[in-house]
Amino acid sequence: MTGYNAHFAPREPAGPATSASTDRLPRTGTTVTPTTFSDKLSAAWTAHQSLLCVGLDPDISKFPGDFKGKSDAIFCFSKAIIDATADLACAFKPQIAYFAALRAEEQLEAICEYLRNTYPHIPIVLDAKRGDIGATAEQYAREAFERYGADAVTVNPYMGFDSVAPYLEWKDRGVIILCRTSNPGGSDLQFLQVDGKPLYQHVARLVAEKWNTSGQCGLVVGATFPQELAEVRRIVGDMPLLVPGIGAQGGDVAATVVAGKTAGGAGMMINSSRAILYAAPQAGEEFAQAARRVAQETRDAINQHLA
Ligand SMILES: O=C(O)c1cc(=O)[nH]c(=O)n1[C@@H]1O[C@H](COP(=O)(O)O)[C@@H](O)[C@H]1O
Repeated sequence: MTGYNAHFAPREPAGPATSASTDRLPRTGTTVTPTTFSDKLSAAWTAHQSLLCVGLDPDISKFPGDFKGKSDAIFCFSKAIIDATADLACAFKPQIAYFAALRAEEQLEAICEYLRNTYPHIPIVLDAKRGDIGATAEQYAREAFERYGADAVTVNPYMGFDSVAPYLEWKDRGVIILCRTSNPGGSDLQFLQVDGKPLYQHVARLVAEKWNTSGQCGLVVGATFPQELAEVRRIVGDMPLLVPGIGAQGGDVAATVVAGKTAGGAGMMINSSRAILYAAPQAGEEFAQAARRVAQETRDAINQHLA
């Protein structure tokens, strides 16, 4: 399978952070160019001292007035958010529906290309939540990894291993599988008891013990369910978790960090989208400054509980 280097410019090692006093995450003594998603994520955790994933869910109805009527408004808005928050983020997570609904996939391509060129050390997690039979999944994998050049993609496990296998063929990319989602309705199926345990725990065990043969898997676990987050962490060891649900969905940052961190004090991409993208500007601020302020507050709040 084609790897990173055939498609994209060589990765640059993540630069060291400057302030020793804010260190909360482990530091490594050497800089090595990451060749896999998990290496790249670890390097970004360390370089930016951050577990914050900035979600790119660009809703044009919420954009400031100066973007109205611009044909590339989604790209320009997202780029401004990226530039304002890049040094605070361990990952960016564009949600594909916000682009596809407006026939704006070309702007998503442009955003991914901009990220790869400008911030090559920050992983792109394409949030697509795909799930289909193998032949179709092969095309979805190409869409995520070739067309958009994503480092990782979110995938639904409901159709079983053969529906996930085509993504796993891309050994250097991350495959982030839905486990215990943040929404209330997630409990309808994920909490069903199967052989005496809730279904989400079976998903966690299956991914950790059978599907993760190349060390490229992660799981989605909502910040709105810290008890389940702790349970998943216990099952999967150090596997990276994508944890949405702080910010607009009201998940508790302290409870999330305590429940989900690894023994080494990392292991999560804690996502916030709307609370950062549409942060209410304070006096004298413009939208990107407001987004940066909230991203910084969120990153720092996460770090407070890592120590
Ligand atoms: O896979 C996801 O990213 C995801 C899983 C989940 O369980 N819950 C969840 O909210 N998400 C996504 O995470 C983002 C959350 O956005 P905010 O609620 O605005 O922070 C959205 O893009 C959701 O689609």
